[in-house]
Amino acid sequence: MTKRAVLALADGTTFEGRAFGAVGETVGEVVFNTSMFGYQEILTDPSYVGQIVTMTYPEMGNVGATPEDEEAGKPHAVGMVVRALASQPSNWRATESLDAYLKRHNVAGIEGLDTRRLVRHLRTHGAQMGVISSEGLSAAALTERARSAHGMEGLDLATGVSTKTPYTFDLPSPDVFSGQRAQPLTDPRFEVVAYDYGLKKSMLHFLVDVGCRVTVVPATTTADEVLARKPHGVFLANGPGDPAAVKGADRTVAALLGKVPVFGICLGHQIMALALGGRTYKMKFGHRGGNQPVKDLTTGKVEITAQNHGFAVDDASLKGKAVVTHINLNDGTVEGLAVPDARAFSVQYHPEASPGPHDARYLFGRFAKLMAG
Ligand SMILES: NC(=O)CC[C@H](N)C(=O)O
Repeated sequence: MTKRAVLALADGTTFEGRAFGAVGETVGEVVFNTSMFGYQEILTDPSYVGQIVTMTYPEMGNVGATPEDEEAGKPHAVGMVVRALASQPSNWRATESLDAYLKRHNVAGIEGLDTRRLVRHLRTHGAQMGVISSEGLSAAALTERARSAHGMEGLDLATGVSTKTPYTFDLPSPDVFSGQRAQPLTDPRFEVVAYDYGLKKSMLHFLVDVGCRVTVVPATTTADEVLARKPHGVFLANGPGDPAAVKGADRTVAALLGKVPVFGICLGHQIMALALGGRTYKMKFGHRGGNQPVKDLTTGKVEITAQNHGFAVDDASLKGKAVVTHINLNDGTVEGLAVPDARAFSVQYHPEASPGPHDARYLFGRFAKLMAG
Protein backbone atom coordinates (compact mmCIF):
# COMPACT_ATOMS: atom_id res chain seq x y z
CA MET A 1 0.00 0.00 0.00
CA THR A 2 1.31 3.47 -0.77
CA LYS A 3 2.17 5.53 2.24
CA ARG A 4 1.29 9.17 2.78
CA ALA A 5 4.29 11.51 2.81
CA VAL A 6 4.72 15.18 3.64
CA LEU A 7 7.20 17.73 2.31
CA ALA A 8 7.69 20.58 4.78
CA LEU A 9 9.72 23.69 3.97
CA ALA A 10 11.56 25.78 6.53
CA ASP A 11 9.19 28.71 5.95
CA GLY A 12 6.21 26.64 7.08
CA THR A 13 4.79 25.68 3.67
CA THR A 14 3.74 22.01 3.48
CA PHE A 15 2.73 19.67 0.67
CA GLU A 16 1.08 16.26 0.90
CA GLY A 17 1.81 13.37 -1.40
CA ARG A 18 2.72 9.68 -1.53
CA ALA A 19 6.03 8.14 -0.48
CA PHE A 20 8.20 6.36 -3.05
CA GLY A 21 11.77 5.10 -2.87
CA ALA A 22 12.89 4.68 0.73
CA VAL A 23 10.18 5.10 3.33
CA GLY A 24 11.34 7.33 6.16
CA GLU A 25 12.64 10.82 6.56
CA THR A 26 15.23 13.00 4.83
CA VAL A 27 16.43 16.58 5.30
CA GLY A 28 18.04 18.72 2.59
CA GLU A 29 17.97 21.95 0.63
CA VAL A 30 14.91 21.83 -1.65
CA VAL A 31 15.89 22.85 -5.19
CA PHE A 32 14.35 22.36 -8.63
CA ASN A 33 15.64 21.08 -11.94
CA THR A 34 13.97 21.88 -15.28
CA SER A 35 15.40 18.95 -17.28
CA MET A 36 12.80 16.78 -18.99
CA PHE A 37 14.98 13.66 -18.84
CA GLY A 38 18.16 12.28 -17.31
CA TYR A 39 16.88 11.98 -13.74
CA GLN A 40 19.39 9.24 -12.98
CA GLU A 41 22.37 11.36 -14.04
CA ILE A 42 20.94 14.18 -11.93
CA LEU A 43 20.40 12.04 -8.82
CA THR A 44 23.92 10.57 -9.04
CA ASP A 45 25.71 13.89 -9.64
CA PRO A 46 27.71 14.43 -6.40
CA SER A 47 27.02 18.17 -6.64
CA TYR A 48 23.54 17.32 -5.24
CA VAL A 49 24.87 16.08 -1.90
CA GLY A 50 22.60 17.48 0.82
CA GLN A 51 19.85 18.48 -1.63
CA ILE A 52 16.29 17.32 -2.33
CA VAL A 53 15.65 17.64 -6.07
CA THR A 54 12.26 18.63 -7.41
CA MET A 55 11.77 17.79 -11.09
CA THR A 56 9.59 20.35 -12.91
CA TYR A 57 8.77 17.95 -15.75
CA PRO A 58 5.63 16.10 -14.60
CA GLU A 59 6.36 12.44 -15.31
CA MET A 60 9.46 10.75 -13.95
CA GLY A 61 10.63 7.15 -13.81
CA ASN A 62 9.38 6.21 -17.27
CA VAL A 63 12.81 4.90 -18.39
CA GLY A 64 13.69 3.19 -15.11
CA ALA A 65 17.31 2.98 -13.98
CA THR A 66 20.53 1.35 -15.21
CA PRO A 67 24.05 1.27 -13.69
CA GLU A 68 25.39 2.66 -17.01
CA ASP A 69 23.71 6.01 -16.42
CA GLU A 70 25.25 6.66 -13.03
CA GLU A 71 27.58 9.63 -12.77
CA ALA A 72 29.15 8.47 -9.52
CA GLY A 73 28.18 4.98 -8.38
CA LYS A 74 25.07 5.86 -6.34
CA PRO A 75 22.50 8.62 -5.86
CA HIS A 76 23.98 11.63 -4.07
CA ALA A 77 20.81 13.72 -3.86
CA VAL A 78 19.17 13.01 -0.51
CA GLY A 79 15.58 13.17 -1.78
CA MET A 80 13.41 13.47 -4.90
CA VAL A 81 10.13 15.28 -5.50
CA VAL A 82 8.00 14.45 -8.56
CA ARG A 83 4.50 15.16 -9.83
CA ALA A 84 3.81 11.65 -11.16
CA LEU A 85 5.91 8.53 -10.85
CA ALA A 86 5.58 6.14 -13.80
CA SER A 87 4.31 2.83 -12.49
CA GLN A 88 6.02 0.77 -15.19
CA PRO A 89 9.36 1.68 -16.81
CA SER A 90 9.65 1.04 -20.53
CA ASN A 91 13.26 0.93 -21.71
CA TRP A 92 15.47 -1.90 -22.99
CA ARG A 93 18.38 -0.55 -20.94
CA ALA A 94 16.54 -0.44 -17.60
CA THR A 95 17.55 -3.00 -14.98
CA GLU A 96 15.05 -1.77 -12.35
CA SER A 97 12.42 0.89 -11.71
CA LEU A 98 13.25 4.32 -10.28
CA ASP A 99 11.24 3.39 -7.18
CA ALA A 100 13.29 0.20 -6.63
CA TYR A 101 16.56 2.04 -7.36
CA LEU A 102 15.86 4.70 -4.74
CA LYS A 103 14.66 2.09 -2.24
CA ARG A 104 17.87 0.11 -2.72
CA HIS A 105 19.95 3.23 -2.08
CA ASN A 106 17.82 4.43 0.81
CA VAL A 107 16.76 7.73 -0.81
CA ALA A 108 13.30 9.03 0.05
CA GLY A 109 10.95 10.43 -2.58
CA ILE A 110 7.53 12.06 -2.61
CA GLU A 111 5.11 12.07 -5.55
CA GLY A 112 1.62 13.22 -6.32
CA LEU A 113 2.00 16.79 -5.08
CA ASP A 114 1.61 20.04 -7.01
CA THR A 115 5.21 20.53 -8.11
CA ARG A 116 4.21 23.65 -10.07
CA ARG A 117 3.09 25.34 -6.88
CA LEU A 118 6.24 24.19 -5.09
CA VAL A 119 8.58 25.50 -7.81
CA ARG A 120 6.78 28.86 -8.03
CA HIS A 121 7.11 29.10 -4.26
CA LEU A 122 10.87 28.37 -4.39
CA ARG A 123 11.32 30.90 -7.20
CA THR A 124 9.57 33.59 -5.20
CA HIS A 125 10.94 32.81 -1.74
CA GLY A 126 14.22 31.09 -2.62
CA ALA A 127 15.62 27.58 -2.28
CA GLN A 128 15.39 26.53 1.38
CA MET A 129 15.82 23.61 3.72
CA GLY A 130 13.03 21.05 3.78
CA VAL A 131 12.05 17.62 5.06
CA ILE A 132 10.34 14.71 3.31
CA SER A 133 8.76 12.38 5.82
CA SER A 134 6.42 9.41 5.72
CA GLU A 135 6.64 8.80 9.45
CA GLY A 136 3.40 10.48 10.43
CA LEU A 137 4.88 13.44 12.31
CA SER A 138 2.85 16.65 12.50
CA ALA A 139 3.45 19.38 9.93
CA ALA A 140 4.61 21.69 12.72
CA ALA A 141 7.23 19.17 13.91
CA LEU A 142 8.54 18.70 10.36
CA THR A 143 8.70 22.45 9.73
CA GLU A 144 10.70 22.83 12.93
CA ARG A 145 13.08 20.10 11.75
CA ALA A 146 13.58 21.90 8.41
CA ARG A 147 14.06 25.25 10.14
CA SER A 148 16.76 23.93 12.46
CA ALA A 149 18.75 22.21 9.66
CA HIS A 150 22.03 23.79 8.53
CA GLY A 151 21.75 25.51 5.11
CA MET A 152 24.29 25.22 2.29
CA GLU A 153 26.27 28.36 3.14
CA GLY A 154 29.54 27.59 4.91
CA LEU A 155 29.35 23.82 4.24
CA ASP A 156 32.44 22.07 2.88
CA LEU A 157 30.79 19.04 1.29
CA ALA A 158 33.38 18.59 -1.48
CA THR A 159 36.21 17.32 0.72
CA GLY A 160 33.89 14.60 2.07
CA VAL A 161 32.89 13.15 -1.32
CA SER A 162 36.33 13.43 -2.92
CA THR A 163 38.33 10.27 -3.66
CA LYS A 164 40.59 9.23 -0.77
CA THR A 165 43.40 8.00 -3.03
CA PRO A 166 44.60 8.98 -6.52
CA TYR A 167 43.63 6.80 -9.51
CA THR A 168 44.13 6.83 -13.27
CA PHE A 169 41.29 7.03 -15.79
CA ASP A 170 41.74 6.29 -19.50
CA LEU A 171 38.36 5.16 -20.88
CA PRO A 172 36.72 7.19 -23.68
CA SER A 173 32.95 7.84 -23.78
CA PRO A 174 31.06 4.56 -24.11
CA ASP A 175 28.78 3.81 -27.04
CA VAL A 176 25.62 2.79 -25.21
CA PHE A 177 23.96 1.42 -28.35
CA SER A 178 26.66 -1.02 -29.49
CA GLY A 179 27.00 -2.61 -26.07
CA GLN A 180 30.75 -2.93 -26.73
CA ARG A 181 33.22 -2.09 -24.00
CA ALA A 182 35.25 1.06 -24.70
CA GLN A 183 38.95 0.37 -25.23
CA PRO A 184 41.40 2.27 -22.97
CA LEU A 185 43.34 5.11 -24.55
CA THR A 186 46.59 3.61 -25.86
CA ASP A 187 48.47 6.72 -26.90
CA PRO A 188 47.59 9.70 -24.66
CA ARG A 189 48.55 13.16 -25.95
CA PHE A 190 48.22 14.78 -22.54
CA GLU A 191 48.67 13.85 -18.90
CA VAL A 192 46.03 15.68 -16.87
CA VAL A 193 45.57 15.86 -13.12
CA ALA A 194 41.91 16.24 -12.09
CA TYR A 195 40.95 17.56 -8.66
CA ASP A 196 37.99 15.53 -7.44
CA TYR A 197 35.63 17.83 -5.56
CA GLY A 198 32.65 15.58 -6.43
CA LEU A 199 33.51 14.55 -9.95
CA LYS A 200 31.00 13.35 -12.55
CA LYS A 201 32.23 10.37 -14.56
CA SER A 202 31.25 11.89 -17.91
CA MET A 203 33.78 14.71 -17.41
CA LEU A 204 36.54 12.08 -17.29
CA HIS A 205 35.24 10.40 -20.46
CA PHE A 206 35.18 13.73 -22.30
CA LEU A 207 38.75 14.50 -21.22
CA VAL A 208 39.88 11.09 -22.50
CA ASP A 209 37.97 11.76 -25.76
CA VAL A 210 40.31 14.71 -26.48
CA GLY A 211 43.43 12.63 -25.78
CA CYS A 212 43.98 13.02 -22.02
CA ARG A 213 45.03 10.32 -19.60
CA VAL A 214 43.64 11.54 -16.30
CA THR A 215 45.01 11.10 -12.80
CA VAL A 216 42.23 11.90 -10.36
CA VAL A 217 43.47 13.24 -7.01
CA PRO A 218 41.81 14.05 -3.64
CA ALA A 219 40.59 17.61 -3.04
CA THR A 220 43.28 18.08 -0.38
CA THR A 221 46.24 17.32 -2.68
CA THR A 222 48.81 20.15 -2.53
CA ALA A 223 49.97 22.17 -5.55
CA ASP A 224 53.51 20.80 -5.11
CA GLU A 225 52.27 17.21 -5.22
CA VAL A 226 50.39 17.96 -8.43
CA LEU A 227 53.27 19.84 -10.07
CA ALA A 228 55.62 16.95 -9.17
CA ARG A 229 53.55 14.79 -11.55
CA LYS A 230 54.50 17.21 -14.36
CA PRO A 231 51.03 17.29 -15.91
CA HIS A 232 50.23 19.05 -19.19
CA GLY A 233 47.14 20.50 -17.52
CA VAL A 234 45.07 20.56 -14.34
CA PHE A 235 41.31 20.05 -14.31
CA LEU A 236 39.09 21.35 -11.47
CA ALA A 237 35.87 19.36 -11.17
CA ASN A 238 32.33 20.13 -10.06
CA GLY A 239 31.20 19.44 -6.50
CA PRO A 240 28.65 20.06 -3.76
CA GLY A 241 28.32 22.75 -1.11
CA ASP A 242 29.70 26.22 -0.65
CA PRO A 243 32.83 26.88 -2.78
CA ALA A 244 34.22 29.33 -0.22
CA ALA A 245 34.14 26.58 2.43
CA VAL A 246 36.32 24.03 0.60
CA LYS A 247 39.36 23.92 2.88
CA GLY A 248 42.52 25.33 1.31
CA ALA A 249 41.29 24.88 -2.29
CA ASP A 250 41.64 28.58 -3.19
CA ARG A 251 45.26 28.71 -1.98
CA THR A 252 46.12 25.46 -3.77
CA VAL A 253 44.67 26.64 -7.08
CA ALA A 254 46.35 30.05 -6.68
CA ALA A 255 49.67 28.20 -6.44
CA LEU A 256 48.93 26.32 -9.69
CA LEU A 257 47.72 29.27 -11.78
CA GLY A 258 50.39 30.43 -14.21
CA LYS A 259 52.44 27.24 -13.80
CA VAL A 260 50.20 24.87 -15.77
CA PRO A 261 47.06 25.23 -17.96
CA VAL A 262 43.89 25.02 -15.84
CA PHE A 263 40.29 24.19 -16.81
CA GLY A 264 37.52 24.40 -14.18
CA ILE A 265 33.87 23.37 -14.29
CA CYS A 266 31.18 24.59 -11.86
CA LEU A 267 32.66 24.26 -8.34
CA GLY A 268 36.07 24.20 -10.09
CA HIS A 269 35.17 27.49 -11.79
CA GLN A 270 34.09 29.03 -8.50
CA ILE A 271 37.31 27.90 -6.80
CA MET A 272 39.38 29.39 -9.63
CA ALA A 273 37.60 32.72 -9.06
CA LEU A 274 38.32 32.50 -5.32
CA ALA A 275 41.98 31.71 -6.10
CA LEU A 276 42.13 34.97 -8.08
CA GLY A 277 40.89 36.89 -5.04
CA GLY A 278 37.24 36.96 -6.15
CA ARG A 279 34.11 36.26 -4.13
CA THR A 280 31.22 33.84 -4.54
CA TYR A 281 27.66 34.34 -3.30
CA LYS A 282 24.57 32.21 -2.77
CA MET A 283 21.94 32.68 -5.49
CA LYS A 284 18.23 32.90 -4.67
CA PHE A 285 17.31 29.56 -6.28
CA GLY A 286 20.22 28.80 -8.62
CA HIS A 287 20.31 27.28 -12.10
CA ARG A 288 19.47 23.61 -12.55
CA GLY A 289 18.35 22.09 -15.82
CA GLY A 290 19.25 21.50 -19.44
CA ASN A 291 17.91 24.68 -21.01
CA GLN A 292 19.99 27.60 -19.70
CA PRO A 293 21.03 30.05 -22.47
CA VAL A 294 24.66 31.18 -22.23
CA LYS A 295 26.46 33.63 -24.48
CA ASP A 296 30.12 33.05 -25.33
CA LEU A 297 31.35 36.64 -25.43
CA THR A 298 34.52 35.61 -27.29
CA THR A 299 32.57 34.28 -30.31
CA GLY A 300 29.13 35.92 -29.89
CA LYS A 301 27.52 32.48 -30.06
CA VAL A 302 24.71 31.40 -27.75
CA GLU A 303 24.75 27.86 -26.42
CA ILE A 304 22.01 26.02 -24.57
CA THR A 305 23.60 24.51 -21.51
CA ALA A 306 23.14 22.00 -18.72
CA GLN A 307 23.53 23.52 -15.28
CA ASN A 308 23.46 22.67 -11.60
CA HIS A 309 24.59 25.33 -9.20
CA GLY A 310 23.33 27.41 -6.32
CA PHE A 311 26.35 29.72 -5.89
CA ALA A 312 27.86 32.11 -8.44
CA VAL A 313 30.93 34.30 -8.94
CA ASP A 314 30.62 38.00 -8.17
CA ASP A 315 31.88 39.74 -11.30
CA ALA A 316 32.94 42.98 -9.56
CA SER A 317 35.00 41.13 -6.95
CA LEU A 318 37.40 39.88 -9.62
CA LYS A 319 38.75 43.42 -10.13
CA GLY A 320 39.96 42.64 -13.64
CA LYS A 321 42.03 39.59 -12.58
CA ALA A 322 40.02 37.48 -15.03
CA VAL A 323 38.05 38.17 -18.20
CA VAL A 324 34.35 37.28 -18.14
CA THR A 325 33.98 35.10 -21.25
CA HIS A 326 30.41 33.80 -20.82
CA ILE A 327 27.21 35.21 -19.33
CA ASN A 328 23.80 33.73 -18.59
CA LEU A 329 21.17 35.34 -20.84
CA ASN A 330 18.36 34.84 -18.30
CA ASP A 331 19.90 36.82 -15.46
CA GLY A 332 23.25 38.18 -16.64
CA THR A 333 25.29 36.18 -14.10
CA VAL A 334 28.89 35.10 -14.78
CA GLU A 335 29.07 31.78 -16.64
CA GLY A 336 32.71 31.69 -17.74
CA LEU A 337 36.12 33.18 -16.96
CA ALA A 338 39.54 33.23 -18.56
CA VAL A 339 42.99 34.27 -17.42
CA PRO A 340 44.80 34.29 -20.77
CA ASP A 341 48.27 34.99 -19.31
CA ALA A 342 47.92 31.99 -17.01
CA ARG A 343 46.41 29.75 -19.75
CA ALA A 344 43.43 29.14 -17.47
CA PHE A 345 39.68 29.20 -18.08
CA SER A 346 36.52 27.96 -16.41
CA VAL A 347 32.77 27.66 -16.88
CA GLN A 348 29.94 27.70 -14.38
CA TYR A 349 27.83 25.37 -16.55
CA HIS A 350 28.30 21.74 -17.62
CA PRO A 351 29.89 21.12 -21.04
CA GLU A 352 29.71 17.38 -20.30
CA ALA A 353 25.91 17.79 -19.98
CA SER A 354 24.79 14.43 -18.51
CA PRO A 355 22.00 15.15 -18.91
CA GLY A 356 21.50 17.96 -21.39
CA PRO A 357 22.58 19.43 -24.72
CA HIS A 358 26.15 19.02 -25.98
CA ASP A 359 26.49 22.56 -27.40
CA ALA A 360 29.41 23.30 -25.08
CA ARG A 361 31.44 20.16 -25.68
CA TYR A 362 33.95 22.24 -27.68
CA LEU A 363 35.39 23.46 -24.37
CA PHE A 364 37.21 20.14 -23.84
CA GLY A 365 38.85 20.75 -27.22
CA ARG A 366 39.72 24.27 -26.11
CA PHE A 367 41.53 22.79 -23.08
CA ALA A 368 43.44 20.33 -25.31
CA LYS A 369 44.48 23.23 -27.59
CA LEU A 370 45.72 25.20 -24.60
CA MET A 371 47.81 22.24 -23.44
CA ALA A 372 49.20 21.71 -26.94
CA GLY A 373 50.69 25.22 -26.60
N1 LIG B 1 27.75 21.50 -9.94
C1 LIG B 1 28.57 22.14 -9.12
O1 LIG B 1 29.79 21.99 -9.18
C2 LIG B 1 27.91 23.00 -8.05
C3 LIG B 1 28.85 23.97 -7.38
C4 LIG B 1 28.32 24.49 -6.04
N2 LIG B 1 28.11 23.43 -5.11
C5 LIG B 1 27.03 25.29 -6.27
O2 LIG B 1 25.99 24.85 -5.87
O3 LIG B 1 27.06 26.35 -6.83
